[in-house]
Amino acid sequence: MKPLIVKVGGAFIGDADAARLLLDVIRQLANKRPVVLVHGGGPIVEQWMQALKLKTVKIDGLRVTTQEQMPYIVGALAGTANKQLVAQAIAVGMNPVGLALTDGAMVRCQAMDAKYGAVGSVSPNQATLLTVLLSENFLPVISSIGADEGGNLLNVNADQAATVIAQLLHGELLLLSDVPGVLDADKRLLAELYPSQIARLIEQQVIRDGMVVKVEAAMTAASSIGQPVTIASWKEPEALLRLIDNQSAGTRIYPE
Ligand SMILES: Nc1ncnc2c1ncn2[C@@H]1O[C@H](COP(=O)(O)OP(=O)(O)O)[C@@H](O)[C@H]1O
Ligand SMILES: CC(=O)N[C@@H](CCC(=O)OP(=O)(O)O)C(=O)O
Repeated sequence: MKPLIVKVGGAFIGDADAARLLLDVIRQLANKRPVVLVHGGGPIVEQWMQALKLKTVKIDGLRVTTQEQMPYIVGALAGTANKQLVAQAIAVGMNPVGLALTDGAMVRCQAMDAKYGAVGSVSPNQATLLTVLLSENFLPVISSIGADEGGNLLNVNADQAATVIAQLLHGELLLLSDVPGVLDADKRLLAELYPSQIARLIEQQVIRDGMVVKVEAAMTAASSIGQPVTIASWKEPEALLRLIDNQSAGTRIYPE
């Protein structure tokens, strides 16, 4: 059966109650099919930056990452956020393994445009590590820190990280955020979206900020895996259960 790649982001990391409820659903899912968890942690990065009195800005929904900030961003995402999720997965009875994009040569990573600083773009490379872990019923928990061929660490947007893992494993992708899905100008949930509609909504600035990166990552994944990608909320784990029964939840992003 196709692996399911679930990405959680935003304030999910640090919300112990939400994490317990969702991870319990993921445990039930993982009994039926292979599951990989990919996570972000933007709000944790923000907290660390404030505590250190370092300022960050985002361009096109991506955090401009300076060399000075990099050790703290790696610590926040590959350290605190990753190990917190691993600990919470243990607490619901799963057998997680905490990883980053750096591990097992799973992806190729290179710096994007210099205007973003140490921010990486990724492409799929080698699935061996993940397939071995999945075959032994481990739950891979992957943070979005990568490294280039010269051995430099890079900060990767976590929606893009989840997309590359879905491409690598030819799996289905579920992007869970703090909103029910993609909303229209009147804040109503859009159940289905095609690339041409998405382009219009971005142009009209109805889709903004981090949601632009998310829908673009979803479109990339949908066209390369050849099936729709769902954007839904981690606040409604029951929606995840509906998805298992092939009922709809959140917004389904269709390939062209
Ligand atoms: N049209 C839209 N529909 C839903 N959310 C949107 C939209 N446009 C912008 N957003 C913003 O995008 C955010 C989700 O993106 P992001 O913060 O990057 O999520 P995450 O951290 O979960 O990856 C929402 O909380 C919302 O503020
Ligand atoms: C380059 C870039 O923007 N990296 C992100 C990585 C974490 C992330 O994407 O977290 P969410 O999924 O919670 O937004 C960042 O530094 O915030």
